[in-house]
Amino acid sequence: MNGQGMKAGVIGAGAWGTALAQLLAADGQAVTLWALETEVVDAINGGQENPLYLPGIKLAPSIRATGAMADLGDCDMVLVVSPAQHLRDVVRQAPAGVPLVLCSKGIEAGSGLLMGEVARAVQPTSPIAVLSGPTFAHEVAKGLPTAITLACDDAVLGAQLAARIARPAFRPYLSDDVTGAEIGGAVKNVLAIACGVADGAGLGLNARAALISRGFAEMTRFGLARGARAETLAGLSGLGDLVLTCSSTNSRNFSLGKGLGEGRSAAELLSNRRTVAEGAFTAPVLRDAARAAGVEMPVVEAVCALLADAAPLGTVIDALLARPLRPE
Ligand SMILES: NC(=O)C1=CN([C@@H]2O[C@H](COP(=O)(O)OP(=O)(O)OC[C@H]3O[C@@H](n4cnc5c(N)ncnc54)[C@H](O)[C@@H]3O)[C@@H](O)[C@H]2O)C=CC1
Ligand SMILES: O=C(CO)COP(=O)(O)O
Repeated sequence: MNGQGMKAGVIGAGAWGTALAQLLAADGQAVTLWALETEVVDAINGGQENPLYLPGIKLAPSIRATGAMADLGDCDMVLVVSPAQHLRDVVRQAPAGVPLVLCSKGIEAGSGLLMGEVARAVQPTSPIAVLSGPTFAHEVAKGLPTAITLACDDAVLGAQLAARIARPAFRPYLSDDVTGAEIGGAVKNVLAIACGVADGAGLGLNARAALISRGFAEMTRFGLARGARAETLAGLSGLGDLVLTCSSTNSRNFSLGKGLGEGRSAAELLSNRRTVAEGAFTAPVLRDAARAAGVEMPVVEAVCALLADAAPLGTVIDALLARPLRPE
């Protein structure tokens, strides 16, 4: 599988799906990009741009957008890049039996399932891989250097997919720990909200470093309880993505947290937004899953309290700082 003469499909023309389509098309290969919104299909096919979700990027001519999932029927690989809460619905409509590379980061509300578990439930004949890591869409679309985890429990397929997706400035690192790659990507979004809160509330950089380190301890405890491997959590899809999203307002999750830290309500911040801040959806599901597994996640609990507008910011911060002293 080297991409020549093959056609890749991408489901979801938000910022990340569009950037990945651009990456795959960089060598002239044909890419079919499914978009929900007709205006996005028209803008891509009419002017090779996606002003709604990835403004300022001229898209490669070999990208064709469609609103019909059936148009992905001739693709040999399909990247799934919808928001996590819509993954079940779009994967159900995807062509059966084609390798699915899941790029969404989150845990499904209601079921508590990871994205791979959801995809396997609705497309049992499709091989599954997960692509996750520190990857701001705009940077990838501009061709800036990026490394990412590609996890697949079939080593042969994983190597084929990695060769197919790799580009000179885009390096997939292979793993067979699908669960670990998924948990890192889902949990870091919640922790990025916490770091944004610290920024918005003016708590300083020591607090941010503490939240990243103690948040990583929470991610690791939860991941190990779910069967993830520690080295995956310490890799690109875990710690790498945690560091990226916890240190920049380019992150939608960090920005959401910053708004909370500035004293704005979650309801106001979440209403009418077009782009997705996955951590807001993952947080309560993660908290419930952690409680059920007997895993302590105090930073995640604090984020949940703020997202539910359940306690004043000062009270939430005081409660975190007043936790009993313990060994690291
Ligand atoms: N933006 C980024 O830099 C990165 C995003 N991701 C992940 O990719 C996934 C998609 O995020 P973005 O591309 O950033 O999205 P976005 O925030 O740019 O756009 C929102 C997307 O949601 C779609 N959408 C809204 N309602 C829908 C529905 N009912 N059914 C299906 N799709 C619907 C829209 O069509 C659009 O594609 C998320 O899980 C995100 O965590 C992962 C890595 C980087
Ligand atoms: O996942 C991302 C980078 O790896 C994007 O983060 P946000 O969704 O917080 O913008």
